[in-house]
Amino acid sequence: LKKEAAKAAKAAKKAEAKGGTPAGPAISTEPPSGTRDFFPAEMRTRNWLFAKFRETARQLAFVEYDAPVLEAEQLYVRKGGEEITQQMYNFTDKDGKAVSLRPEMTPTLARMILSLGGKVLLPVKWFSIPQCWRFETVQRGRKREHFQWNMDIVGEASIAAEAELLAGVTSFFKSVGVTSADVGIKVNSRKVLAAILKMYGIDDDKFEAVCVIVDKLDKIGPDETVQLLRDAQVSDEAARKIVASLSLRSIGELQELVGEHPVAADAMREMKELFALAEAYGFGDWILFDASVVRGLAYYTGIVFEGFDRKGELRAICGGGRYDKLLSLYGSPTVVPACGFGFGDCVIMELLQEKGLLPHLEPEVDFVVCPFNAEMRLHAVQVAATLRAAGYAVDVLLANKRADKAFSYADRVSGRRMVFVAPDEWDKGSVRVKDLRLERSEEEKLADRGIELPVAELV
Ligand SMILES: OCc1cccc(Br)n1
Repeated sequence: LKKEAAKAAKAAKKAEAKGGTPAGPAISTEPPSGTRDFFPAEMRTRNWLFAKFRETARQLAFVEYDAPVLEAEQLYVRKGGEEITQQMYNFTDKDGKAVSLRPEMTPTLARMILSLGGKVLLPVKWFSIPQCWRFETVQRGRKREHFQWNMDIVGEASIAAEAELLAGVTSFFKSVGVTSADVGIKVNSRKVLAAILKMYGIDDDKFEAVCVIVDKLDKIGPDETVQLLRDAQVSDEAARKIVASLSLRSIGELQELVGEHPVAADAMREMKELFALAEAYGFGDWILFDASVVRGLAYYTGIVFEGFDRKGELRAICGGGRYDKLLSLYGSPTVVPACGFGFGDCVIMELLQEKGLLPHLEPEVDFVVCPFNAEMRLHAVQVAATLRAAGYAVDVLLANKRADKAFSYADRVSGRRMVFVAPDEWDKGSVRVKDLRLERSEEEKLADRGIELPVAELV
């Protein structure tokens, strides 16, 4: 016990000398609540995932854009009562401006398109991978940030646009080894809800609030959903009809329920066309009609869709839909049709982990250059510069190390080959190169003298 106490006292003294406290370092080493650090290993995986997003976007001829993470709070003020706008990471800045970290990217996209006025040739197909934020209570312990791949088509009113987006979603899944046996995409149209509201004479201005309420059905159940609709001044009969419509399992059943109402007929036609296009694209086995999908964003006006894991263990993987009125809401003088999806980085990572589809990624160092001693450092960095100029990834040992220490360093940085720069070889214009990827014991590695190569032949 005495020994332990002396050790603790020594550690406390050492920490205090560094300005820390006996308990630990001077600062918290944790990132802010609800946020993540990406250390090099995690960053390699994130870069791999984003490269897959970008490759899919490239194949579908989408172009990348970006914008500040900070936006005017008014961009997100909507009357639908959505969770996403109620959890804004907003504040008043030192100019007294009401601003917010963006909770989603679509409003920013709409703002950027509007900023171009009539100068932008439509349709545009834009994508981005923004970090998005919400102010979640610490108690709920959920993340406050995530990265969300956004793909949007602005300026196309036909269902061809939604089909392209779904082609993007399914192409991405295939590119990471996820199959239609693992994941499905539920498709519905909010136009059915719009038709029911019209059938019951419910004012259009209740549409967004009704959609946000109906999106809660899975969590709160039919009775509470009916009650919330009643609270939103929807008649009992209409509320029950709405909730009943959500349990329909086929477009045919829907046809019976909403009859030949023109808005509903439009929804049916679009969905049938979408399913036909899906077959033609080759992703028909990925999508299914599901009348209960409405998504939680108030601004969707037509087709909505949601990627889900068929085991039913995870939250929605991605989601999207058509939002034909958003640009008008932001002041566009003309109706600008648009649709898009968001694809978060968290749930997909859980799915890939569970399916064993995450690649093992190591740093890629082509050469580790090791000076034999202090005098050889000048020549070693010359060799490194030559190799780097030829495009290789080259590490140079910063401290002069014995061969065995140099090998363990090269292993740690995943070096492919070691280049020893030593006097005897250098006098002959050569260096000694060892291949580090051969399966050998430590002793064999040390014993292996490698091959002597003229420096000029290295590149
Ligand atoms: O998907 C809703 C959302 C928005 C911002 C940040 C996070 Br984490 N999640």
